[in-house]
Amino acid sequence: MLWVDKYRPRILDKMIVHEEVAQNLKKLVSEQDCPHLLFYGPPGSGKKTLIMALLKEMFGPAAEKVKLEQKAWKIDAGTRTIELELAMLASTHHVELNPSDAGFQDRYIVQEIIKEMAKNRPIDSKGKKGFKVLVLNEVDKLSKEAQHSLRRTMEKYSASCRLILCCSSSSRVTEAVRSRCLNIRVNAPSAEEIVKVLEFIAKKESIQLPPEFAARIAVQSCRSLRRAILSFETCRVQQYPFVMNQAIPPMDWEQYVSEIASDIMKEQSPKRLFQVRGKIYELLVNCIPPEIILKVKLLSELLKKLDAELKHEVCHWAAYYEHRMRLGQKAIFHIEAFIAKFMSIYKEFLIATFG
Ligand SMILES: Nc1ncnc2c1ncn2[C@@H]1O[C@H](COP(=O)(O)OP(=O)(O)OP(=O)(O)O)[C@@H](O)[C@H]1O
Repeated sequence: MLWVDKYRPRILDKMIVHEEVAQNLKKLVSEQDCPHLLFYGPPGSGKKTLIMALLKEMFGPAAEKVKLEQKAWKIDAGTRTIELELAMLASTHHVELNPSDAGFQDRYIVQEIIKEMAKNRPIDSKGKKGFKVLVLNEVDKLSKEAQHSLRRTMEKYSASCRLILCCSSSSRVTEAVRSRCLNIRVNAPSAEEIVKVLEFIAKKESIQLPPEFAARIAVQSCRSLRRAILSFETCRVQQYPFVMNQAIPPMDWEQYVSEIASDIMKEQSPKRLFQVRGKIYELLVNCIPPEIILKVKLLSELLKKLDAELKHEVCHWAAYYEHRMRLGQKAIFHIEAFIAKFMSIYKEFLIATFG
């Protein structure tokens, strides 16, 4: 098991970071009146860990007994029947899924699943009808229609189910949904907090971790706990005992994006665009989120190599295609369009400068 999973705190009392949030969640559960919740914060900050521990606090060890189901839905949408298949994790008390995986049909999934859960209310320990918890991931990626339908269904079935929504950016969640939830911000942990987690893991694994090395991993992780723990484990595999100036390798996919950026800078032609497309596909099938590829990594790699004169224009087009990517369905089209645009701008610049 990877350390990120092995050392994920299972209960609210064992949180190494976000202790205060964890204690507030504990109070919420003890008051027996848990509202709908919206967890938001950057990737790798610890949202999922808090949600899992919260479920455990609510339902005990039963919340951890989950099974993965590939559920097929047949939804009656007036004139036609929509058939959808979606993976979900379910325990007797909760269901977790990623409704934005249903693409533009996400609103049907949102409506249908809440209705179905409301029908199957569990009985609580006192013999009364309890409530089920529905965990929806990446709600910021839901279409506006799906978010409206989420709001309606949330109100209608609030007695029978509680929603736990999770996302990176709360500004992409409609005000109507946000205002019906208790918003919980999960900040990116500071470098000191990350070091604390790394030291905890080192102790458990009986590893000597020099403080300066831990600090370097924390800084290089860009305040993502997941990234820091993964890097730490990679370094442990590559060389142990750690040495003073040991390199912290970038993630494989990051290395790959750097290579793509170099490919684009070396040649701007339809043939090269076609080759790069294959590489982008490879990243996407390995579940690297398209917006991370485009905005966070590819753009920053290109900017590093680019003449100052072009930076502004390239940033503008990256934002333009990122926006289109959010509106559209197939991310590859928009990433490829950005690369083609970049190639044309860069080639024009080279011709104008060097002839
Ligand atoms: N409070 C915590 N104390 C110690 N370690 C933690 C804590 N929260 C998270 N971690 C570690 O960080 C890793 C990443 O956390 P988590 O998966 O909860 O992040 P996330 O915000 O849900 O990320 P994403 O949005 O990318 O899914 C966990 O696997 C766990 O090992």
